[in-house]
Amino acid sequence: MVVGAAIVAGGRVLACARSAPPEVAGRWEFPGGKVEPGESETAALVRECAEELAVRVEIGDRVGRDVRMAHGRSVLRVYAARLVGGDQPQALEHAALRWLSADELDTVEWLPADVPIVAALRPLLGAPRSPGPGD
Ligand SMILES: Nc1nc2c([nH]c(=O)n2[C@H]2C[C@H](O)[C@@H](COP(=O)(O)OP(=O)(O)OP(=O)(O)O)O2)c(=O)[nH]1
Repeated sequence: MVVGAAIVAGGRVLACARSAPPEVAGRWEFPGGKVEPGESETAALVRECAEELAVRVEIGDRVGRDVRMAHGRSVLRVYAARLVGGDQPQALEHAALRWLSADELDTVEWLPADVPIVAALRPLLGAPRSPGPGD
C-alpha cells in the first residue's frame, strides 16, 4: 500500500515533482510512500511528510478511490491533510513543490495513478474561477 497526502491550505493543494527514479522524475505526485509493516496509514503519512517536507500534518478523510498502480502489485490511497505547527514545506526529496488551486490542477503532469484522485480532489478546493468576459 502506498499512501499520499493531499495537503490543502487556502483552497490550494500541495503538488510535488518527483526527482527520481528517472522514469518518473518530473512527474507530479502527493507526498507519501509505502506503508511499513506494522505501521498505520496515518502514521506512514505523518512520517513521510516529515521526511520529505519537514512539516507536521494532521490527516483527514480519504480523497477519491484506491487506484491500482501500473506494476499491479500495489495500490495508491490518498488522504486529505492539513499543515499544523506553522512550518512551510521544503523540497527535501522532491525536485519542486507547487501549491495549486482548483483551476491549476491540470497545469502539471501527474503520475498516471494520481489522475482520478486529482479529479476527486477538485471539489474540495472550491469552485474553479468562472469564465469572465475576457476569456
Ligand atoms: N508518494 C507517492 N507515490 C506515488 C504517487 N502516485 C504514484 O503512482 N506513486 C508511486 C510511485 C512509486 O512507485 C510508489 C511510491 O514509492 P516511493 O518511492 O515514493 O515510496 P517510499 O518513499 O516508501 O520509497 P522507498 O522506501 O521504497 O524508497 O508509488 C503519489 O501520489 N505519491
